[in-house]
Amino acid sequence: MTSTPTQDETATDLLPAVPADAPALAQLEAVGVTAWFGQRKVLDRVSLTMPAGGITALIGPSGCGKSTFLRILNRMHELVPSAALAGEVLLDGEDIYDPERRLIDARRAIGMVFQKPNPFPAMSIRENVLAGLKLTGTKASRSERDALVESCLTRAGLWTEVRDRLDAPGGGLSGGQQQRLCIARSLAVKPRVLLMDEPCSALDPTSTRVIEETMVELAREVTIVIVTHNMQQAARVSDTCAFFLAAHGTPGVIVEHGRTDAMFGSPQDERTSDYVNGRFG
Ligand SMILES: Nc1ncnc2c1ncn2[C@@H]1O[C@H](COP(=O)(O)OP(=O)(O)OP(=O)(O)O)[C@@H](O)[C@H]1O
Repeated sequence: MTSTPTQDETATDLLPAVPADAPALAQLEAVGVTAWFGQRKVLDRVSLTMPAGGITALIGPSGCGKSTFLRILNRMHELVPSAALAGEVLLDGEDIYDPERRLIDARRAIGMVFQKPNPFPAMSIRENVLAGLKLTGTKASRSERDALVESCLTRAGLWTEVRDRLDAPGGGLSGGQQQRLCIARSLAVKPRVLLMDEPCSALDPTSTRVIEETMVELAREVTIVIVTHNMQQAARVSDTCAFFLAAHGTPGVIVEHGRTDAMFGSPQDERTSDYVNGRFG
C-alpha cells in the first residue's frame, strides 16, 4: 500500500538537505561598534544581535552606514586605508578582531555576497564554486569536489539549471544565475554567517524572488544578514530588522531594532514608522 505524503512532508522533501557536516548555527553580535573614515565618524556605538539561523535585515536611507556596518562584520572595513574601528564583533561569543585570530578564519566563517554578481567570468561554473577552496588551501578529492559542487549549487537553487553545463564559463549565466553562483561559491567554504549587500538590486523581479526563496531556505543552515533598500523584501524575508539613520551629517546609529513584523506593524519610533511607510529615504 502506498501512502500519500501530507502537504508538510512534500514541502520538506522538496527542500535541499542541510549537509550532515554543516557547522552549527552561529549568532553574530556587534557591541558598541564605532567606525571612521579618516577623521569622519560614520557609525556611533552600534550594538546589534543577529540571531543564529535567522535573517536580519539592515534598513535605512542612503549613507547611514549600513554597508560599512556589514563590512565590519567580516573585517572588510579594514581594507580601506583611512578606515578605523572601535568595538567588538562576536561570533558565538568570540571576537573576530581578537589579534590572536587569523583574518582568513573570520572571512571564511563570515562570507559576503555583493550587490553586483561577481563570478570569475572566464572560470567554469564548477571552478567558480570551488574557487574558495583554493583561496583557503582546503584539500579535497575529485569525488569530494563533485559532491560539493552539486550540494552548493543545489542549496543555492541553481543545480537543475546548470547541471548539464558545469564546464561552461560562469560569465555566460544570466544576472540572477550569476548571483546564485556567487551564493554557491560562498557556501563551499562552509560559512557560519552569510552577509548580503543589496544582493537583488541589480536583478529583475523574477530573479529577485528566486534569490529570496534561496535565502529563506539557507537560513536553516547559516545565519544571514542582508542590507536592502526594498522594504517589501525586508518584510518578506527577514525575521529581525534594524533601522539605521544618520541625521544631518551625524554618524549612523540604530534607531530601532526588533522583530520584523513588529518593526513594520507597530514601530515604536516615529522615524521608523515614517521610513518603513515610505515617507522619507
Ligand atoms: N571608502 C570610503 N571612504 C570614505 N568615506 C566612505 C567610504 N565608504 C563609505 N563612506 C562614507 O561613509 C558613510 C556611510 O556609507 P555606507 O556606504 O556605509 O552607507 P549606506 O547606508 O550603506 O549607503 P547606501 O544605502 O547608499 O549604500 C557615507 O557618508 C559614505 O560617504
